[in-house]
Amino acid sequence: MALTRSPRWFAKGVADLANSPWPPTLRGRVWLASPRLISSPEPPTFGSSFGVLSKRAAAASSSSMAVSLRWSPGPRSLWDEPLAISVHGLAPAQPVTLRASFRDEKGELFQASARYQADAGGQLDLARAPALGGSYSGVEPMGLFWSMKPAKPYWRLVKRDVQTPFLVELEVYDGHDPQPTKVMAQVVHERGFLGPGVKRIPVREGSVRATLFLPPGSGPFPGIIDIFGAGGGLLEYRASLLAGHGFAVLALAYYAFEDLPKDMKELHLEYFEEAVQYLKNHSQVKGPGVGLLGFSKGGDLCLSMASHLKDITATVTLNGSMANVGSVLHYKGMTIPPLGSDPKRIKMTKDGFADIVDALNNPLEEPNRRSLIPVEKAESCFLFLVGLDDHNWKSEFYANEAAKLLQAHGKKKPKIICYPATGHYIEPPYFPVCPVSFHALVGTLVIWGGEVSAHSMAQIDAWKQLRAFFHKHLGKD
Ligand SMILES: CCCCCCCCCCCCCCCC(=O)SCCNC(=O)CCNC(=O)[C@H](O)C(C)(C)COP(=O)(O)OP(=O)(O)OC[C@H]1O[C@@H](n2cnc3c(N)ncnc32)[C@H](O)[C@@H]1OP(=O)(O)O
Repeated sequence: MALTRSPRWFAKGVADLANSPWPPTLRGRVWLASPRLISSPEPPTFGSSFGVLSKRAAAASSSSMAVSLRWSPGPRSLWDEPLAISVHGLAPAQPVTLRASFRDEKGELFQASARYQADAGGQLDLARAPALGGSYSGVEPMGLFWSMKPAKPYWRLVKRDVQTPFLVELEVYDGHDPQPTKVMAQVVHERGFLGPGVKRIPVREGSVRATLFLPPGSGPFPGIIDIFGAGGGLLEYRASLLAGHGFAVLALAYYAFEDLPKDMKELHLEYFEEAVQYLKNHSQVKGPGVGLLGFSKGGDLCLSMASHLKDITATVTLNGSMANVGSVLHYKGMTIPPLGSDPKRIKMTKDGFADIVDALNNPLEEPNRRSLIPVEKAESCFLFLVGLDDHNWKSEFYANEAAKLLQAHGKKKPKIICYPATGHYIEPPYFPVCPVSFHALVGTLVIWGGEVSAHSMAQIDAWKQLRAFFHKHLGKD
């Protein structure tokens, strides 16, 4: 049974942060270095893994031993890369508290902290030492990242400009005091979204509004179209990270962006067909077909593309639907209406958030069947990634029903991977879990589901699975 974290957990989390043990002066702002830097003549280079001492911290840390914080790959890495984090120069068995924090492009703070104890040699390796409490516990080498929470309630991590990194600060405090003050070391690490040599190419071809990401080298590379869900605009971060793994990825906008429709009430598959042809015909994209990656509403758009369009070889959905949802879909004179819903089936949680998981009608019952996506017409192979605690809609049911439809028509059995205690927003690895936020289509705060630790592990596995699936079916670069 999936453990769902009620938003109370989230609300408590926010309260915790409000009473955060971190003195305001140290919250997400102080740049410190190991005492070694105090004596070093040259100022730290920006990209180095050291920062600049604040007066208070200098006083606090000058009395501490030469404690150093190391992580690799340093001083910069990609957001989806695991880090090896260790602390050196502590006293044997010294209790310490580690804290990670950064601010997103809207200036909103994300942070996590955990208590540890150095080993007999005064070392602390997060790959071996268990966290004794805080934002997470146990041996969690990347716990400081995936357990981060926003200081602002109901806020999701969204990387809007993939050309700039997030600057993550990691601090080591002496002791387990709820209000630690003695900073012993600090490093700033660049967590980027554009890998070395990955090219970012805005695409304004015909009516296509997108951004193409090409891996380093001349290719040709297997091509993927990446489509987000309801919300509009153009989110590039999943595409840019995926391009770092050898794929040519087209992040595709489809409404509320430049001269595209302002809303998603009416969508035309011809627009998506144009995007497929653009990518397929690109000189650095390997044919014969392309891959599709769709999240949420982007998932049902990918199924419609695979069902009606040519040259779709491999399709992956992240908590997608197998019925057309949220918009009327047109294609060559055909009109597929959106699946209906009944607001009366929207439940309210104890914390006053909407739970819309039951709001949509059953697509297998009449007259809803007219919204079904005819996946049986697809030539593509499919991977359905499902969060079993998805509260946006019934992702597991949709994946199983789509599988039945495909097999009933003699098509290959799709691969379905279900993740327990995992909610709707399956993002790339190490994205903080968002249990509650504003739903662009429903127009209110909704619960998305997901227990932080399980959901975080699911994000790591889902990322591996979709990359392997695309490499298998689209070929390696
Ligand atoms: C009542 C009748 C019901 C009828 C019965 C219903 C049944 C219903 C059944 C289910 C039907 C589902 C069908 C679609 C299923 C999906 O698709 S679920 C959604 C999946 N979401 C995604 O894929 C992400 C897509 N993109 C986005 O979320 C948006 O583009 C962004 C990135 C949040 C906003 O980007 P933007 O265009 O720059 O917009 P922006 O002006 O910054 O923000 C607009 C609002 O978004 C929110 N927002 C913006 N940034 C953030 C952030 N980082 N964190 C949190 N919120 C943010 C804020 O609320 C903001 O409003 P304000 O506070 O400014 O007033």
